[in-house]
Amino acid sequence: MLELPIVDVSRLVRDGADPVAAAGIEAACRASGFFYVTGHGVPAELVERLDRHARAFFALPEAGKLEIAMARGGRAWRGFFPVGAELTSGRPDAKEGLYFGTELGPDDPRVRAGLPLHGANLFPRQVPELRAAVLEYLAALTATAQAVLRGVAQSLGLAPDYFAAGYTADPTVLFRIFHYPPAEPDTDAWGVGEHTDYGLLTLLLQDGNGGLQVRTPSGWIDAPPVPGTFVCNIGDMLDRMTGGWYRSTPHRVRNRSGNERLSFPFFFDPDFAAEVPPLPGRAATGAGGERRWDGQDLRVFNGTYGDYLVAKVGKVFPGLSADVGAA
Ligand SMILES: O=C(O)CCC(=O)C(=O)O
Ligand SMILES: [Fe+2]
Repeated sequence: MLELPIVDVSRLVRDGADPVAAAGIEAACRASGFFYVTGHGVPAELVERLDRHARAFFALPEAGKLEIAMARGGRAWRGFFPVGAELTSGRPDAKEGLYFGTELGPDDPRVRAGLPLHGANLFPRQVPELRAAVLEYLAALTATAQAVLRGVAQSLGLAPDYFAAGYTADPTVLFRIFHYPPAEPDTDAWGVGEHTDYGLLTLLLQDGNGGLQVRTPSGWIDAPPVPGTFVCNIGDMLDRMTGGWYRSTPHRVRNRSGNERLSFPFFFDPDFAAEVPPLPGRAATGAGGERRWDGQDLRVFNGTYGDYLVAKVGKVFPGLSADVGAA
């Protein structure tokens, strides 16, 4: 049984506003912070092509994949990392993956200034088709995320373009492709350990294998694959901006399917240079000081979204933290 709601965003995509979708988003964000997005208009052909070329990449010999190892991406924080190299909440994850972001050339002022997490993507020479699939997918999902955020804004009593006119006029976009080998029997290792996402919202494409779990007030529940949808969850910045009215909800993955699992999380976040204060009006109602799952108080943080992100990155990739200048 599907325990999380499905929200049809087709009117948010087409007309820019939809009180029905906004009400669905509000209910989901108050209940669990997770919902499925349907009616997004992202072509099935693009999703299928992305999946196919990603599988071809992960099927390469390890040495071939390591040609685009993250260490070669330097401060841009792009490329491949092998199984066990990424830590979540301090423990190595049972997954390998590719990190992508907005494609920026060497002449971009942010790249010239050496801003961490900005730069060119690393694409595999052995699967040249992956490049176009990833770049098309980034463009398509950026439009979907802006549409969902119009619904989020409306759900908080704000103008539908509230985020697009400010925080996401120049969004921070991070995109990952993860490959989870089948879990060893009786393992206690997680594909991805319990965590929350950092930014505004995440749109997750997952294959048919399942394995994503969400922590709700009544315990852990499954977020099984639903064909043609993305799983959407809100991140720490919306939690912070709403004073906890919308909570960024812990989730984790274990691939018990016996198959190779692929997932494609797309992270849609505020402008790197933006400070992220409470939202105006009833949007910042707050949750009344309930403790967060990890004891962190998102309100005490000062600085830009970029500062927050770089500090987080330093924890998940300790070996790369010098590259991005994380404390
Ligand atoms: O692979 C998944 O299904 C979820 C991944 C995830 O939660 C993340 O990358 O933040
Ligand atoms: Fe996540």
